[in-house]
Amino acid sequence: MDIIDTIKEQIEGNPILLYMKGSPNQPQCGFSARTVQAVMQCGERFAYVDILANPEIRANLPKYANWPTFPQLWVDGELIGGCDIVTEMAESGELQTLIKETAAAQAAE
Ligand SMILES: N[C@@H](CCC(=O)N[C@@H](CS)C(=O)NCC(=O)O)C(=O)O
Ligand code: FES
Repeated sequence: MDIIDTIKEQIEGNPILLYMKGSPNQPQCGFSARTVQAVMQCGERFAYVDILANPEIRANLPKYANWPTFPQLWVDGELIGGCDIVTEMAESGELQTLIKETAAAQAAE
């Protein structure tokens, strides 16, 4: 499959999706560590892709997303942002609301 199709499929198939370096239990960069921590604190299930293990995604997602760096949090098919945005949203409580609403909508499907 074309790498862009793979990316689209991941984004469309996973309402809460984090592209990160490493895994939630073993993040390989401080930015990914802080971001995954914020997402985990919301207490809902989420998908992740380790871009260090997927160099093609690392090379192509920034163009597709129009966002140059990792991590990238995608919710409901939309890019929310990276570490700065996600941690700010966690501090304001906005992230919890967004994640909870998305998880509840998915459960109701
Ligand atoms: N300010 C960024 C920090 C993230 C960042 O600078 N990421 C870099 C270093 S981990 C990156 O993804 N570089 C491109 C790459 O490694 O492919 C954010 O809010 O997410
Ligand atoms: S891997 Fe060096 S800053 Fe993220």
